[in-house]
Order: sequence, then C-alpha cells, then structure tokens
Amino acid sequence: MKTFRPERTQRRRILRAFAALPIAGLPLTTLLGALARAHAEPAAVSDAALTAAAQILNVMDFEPLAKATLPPAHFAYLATGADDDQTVRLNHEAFSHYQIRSRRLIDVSHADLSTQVFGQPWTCPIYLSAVGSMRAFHPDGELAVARAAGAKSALMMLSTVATTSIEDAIAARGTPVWQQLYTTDDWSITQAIVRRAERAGSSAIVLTVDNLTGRNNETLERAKRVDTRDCAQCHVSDFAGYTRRKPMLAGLDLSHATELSPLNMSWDFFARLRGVVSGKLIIKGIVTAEDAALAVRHGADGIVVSNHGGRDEETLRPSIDCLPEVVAAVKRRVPVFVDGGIRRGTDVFKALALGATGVGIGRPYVWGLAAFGQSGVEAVIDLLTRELRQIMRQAGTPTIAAITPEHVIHG
Ligand SMILES: Cc1cc2nc3c(=O)[nH]c(=O)nc-3n(C[C@H](O)[C@H](O)[C@H](O)COP(=O)(O)O)c2cc1C
Ligand SMILES: CC(C)CC(=O)C(=O)O
Repeated sequence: MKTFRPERTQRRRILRAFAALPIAGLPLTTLLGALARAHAEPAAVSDAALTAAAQILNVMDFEPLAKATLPPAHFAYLATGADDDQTVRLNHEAFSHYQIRSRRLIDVSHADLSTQVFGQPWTCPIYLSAVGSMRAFHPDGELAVARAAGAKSALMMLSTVATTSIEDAIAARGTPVWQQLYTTDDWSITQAIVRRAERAGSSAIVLTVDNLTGRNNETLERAKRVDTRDCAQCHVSDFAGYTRRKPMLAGLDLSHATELSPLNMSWDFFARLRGVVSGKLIIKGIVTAEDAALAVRHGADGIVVSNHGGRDEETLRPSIDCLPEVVAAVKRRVPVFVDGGIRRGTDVFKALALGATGVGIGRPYVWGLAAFGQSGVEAVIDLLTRELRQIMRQAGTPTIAAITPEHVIHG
C-alpha cells in the first residue's frame, strides 16, 4: 500500500478536509497517530486510509478505516459472524422494512434526548454494548471507550473478557459501568465476578445467554489461515485462549472450568444467579416472547433483545424483528433493550418506537476506536445522537417519551 509523510501543503489539505467534516473534534494529530499505527511508521499514512478518513459522514464510514488499521484476523474477529454472515447483514437491513410515520406541526424546537433507566437519568438512549478484548483494536482498549462514554455520558457495558478491569473502567468513565457476565462452568468463578463487579460499584449484571460455547465462524477461520500471527487477545476460540490475560478473571482458579458459556446453562442457573446478584440482573440474548415471559418470571430486571450481532448462530432473524413480541410479552414490567445492526439515528428511533427503552451498539464504536481511539468512539456517539435528534424533529417527537408505536409501520 502506498504511504506518504504529509508535508506542509499536504497537512493544509488534510486540515481543509477535516474542516469539512460534520463531526467536530477529531484533531489532525489523532488522525495521523491512528493511521500511523496501521503502518508502524510514525507520521506515515496510506492514501487510501486518509481518503477514507476524509469521507466520514456516518458511522459506517469508520469501518473501512478500522479495516485499514487492524491486522486482518483482528478485523475479521470484529466484523464477522456465524456461518455465512447473513444474520450479521440482516440485522441492519431489517431496519429498512420499518418506515417512520412522521407527524407535522409539532413544536420541536427543543429536542430532548434524555431518558430514565432504572430511575437513573441517561442523556441519550444509546449505550455501548459489551465487546471483549478491546485492546486488540486499540492499545487503550476499554479505557478509551470508558473515557469516551464518560465524556458523552453514555452507558458502557463491560465484557467479562475485557482487557481492562472493572475498577479501571469505572475510574476512566467516572461513573459505574454495567458488568456483562460470562458464567463459565464453575459456579465459584461466577460468584467471584459478581461480587467483584458489585464491590466496584457496578449497578447491573448482564448475563449473556446467546453465546453457547462452540460458535462456527468460518470467515474468521479463513482470515486466520492468512494472518497467522499469534493473538494474545481476541481471535482465539478455546477457553484457555479467551480467558488469557483477562483482568476480570485474574487471580481466579480456572483449573476446574472448561467453558465460558456452558452448554448446560438453564433457568435453574438463572434462578441461582438471581439469588446472589443484589443489584439489577439483566438477561442479554432473548429473542422470543416465551423466553421474555420466563425471564420476567425468574426475576430479571431487564431484557436485552439480541442475537449477539449475528456472531453466534445463523438464525436469519434480525433482532429488530424480535423486539415487538418481547415487548408485548413483557407488558412494561421491566425495561427492554435491543442491539444488533444499529447504524443510523433512524434505526435507534425505530427501535424506540417499537418499545425499546435503550438501544445498544457494538461494532460501530469499535470501528471508531480502531481508527481514532477515544475520539473515534466519541465521534460515533455524536453522529448517532445527531441523527437521532434530526429524525425526532422530522417525526414530530420532541422527547423520547413522545416516540410511540404509532410512529413506525412495518411494510
Ligand atoms: C468483537 C465483538 C465482541 C463482543 N464481545 C461480547 C462480549 O464479550 N459479551 C457480550 O455479551 N457480547 C459481546 N458482543 C456482542 C455485542 O455486545 C452486541 O450484542 C453486538 O455487537 C450488537 O450488534 P452490532 O455489532 O451489530 O451493533 C461482541 C460483539 C463484537 C462485535
Ligand atoms: C466469545 C467471547 C470470548 C467474546 C464474545 O462474546 C464475542 O466475541 O462475541
């Protein structure tokens, strides 16, 4: 790939390109630093990557930059999913089957994106969903994400297999994060993670139930054949690999555990977990009305409708299509969240109209992280927030509460 060192005139050209960007606050030094990392050569950047950077108009524009920055296997780990990646694609495409019913002549001069979750104020209903191994995408990993989440007052869900501890993530965000939970097949490990997270101040434990041990990711396997570098962080596919160098598991005796998300996990396990979680217990990965009803019956405080971004099973059922039946089954008893394929403010709007209290993003903020570190994550949040505000105004919904099922139709 062709690279160049920006001279004075080139720097001016880059700065002009940046001045034209709709996102504020991505300084040139950040751009050059992030792109230089891709080539392991200070201040050397590729024409292709620079061109991509200058064209950022929406969150999807970060993806080619992340690709240019990351080793092939790391990018494959981030981008791909189960079998043929169809569920990954459909998660986003499905939003186009929902159309917005805009109302007119409503005063929208003050668009208020704030909302309440578990009685706590959120400045915006968009949150950063759990992503493991983030130092594989940027040296600052979860710390950069936590700082961005703090700067933008966005909720962050920290993965059990994060490369940063919950204590450090909370210190970086300045306020508590939610702790995502992978269970392992050793109860004492589960208990220890819950205790540690709650001691650190986490107000919610989020149990992931859709990622059973043994996923089939062929795109990643193919990428690993070409990119044979050893990976200490992410694209390993066994228990020892996934748990290696993970601060949330440090100091725990893992010798009796062989699975991260055991095949025999059942509602009995959930009930047992309920007994030890003193804060909120949220279940992530529900896609049917039946399981939503069971979750509420077993004491879940919240439900995340999710298929794990299409990473675990090729169901071909986009998570936005699963949301309405879950919302109907839950009958407002607990908040329902959704993630998967959210790439536009209009996607967030549609999810809210279909009954979601909060809307999670995964890959988009990691693209921003890979390309620009903390600034990239902030830019992704800014872009989605800006788009959400825009569609709220267009649709005649000045507040989050004003967004109702009447504002969306499936066609
Ligand atoms: C690289 C990567 C790692 C992930 N790691 C976790 C994890 O550790 N725990 C978890 O519950 N979900 C994990 N997820 C799933 C996300 O939390 C979320 O459900 C999904 O990414 C949403 O779809 P989206 O990427 O299309 O936005 C991961 C997703 C990605 C892309
Ligand atoms: C399998 C885990 C270690 C991480 C995860 O949830 C993911 O990669 O989607």
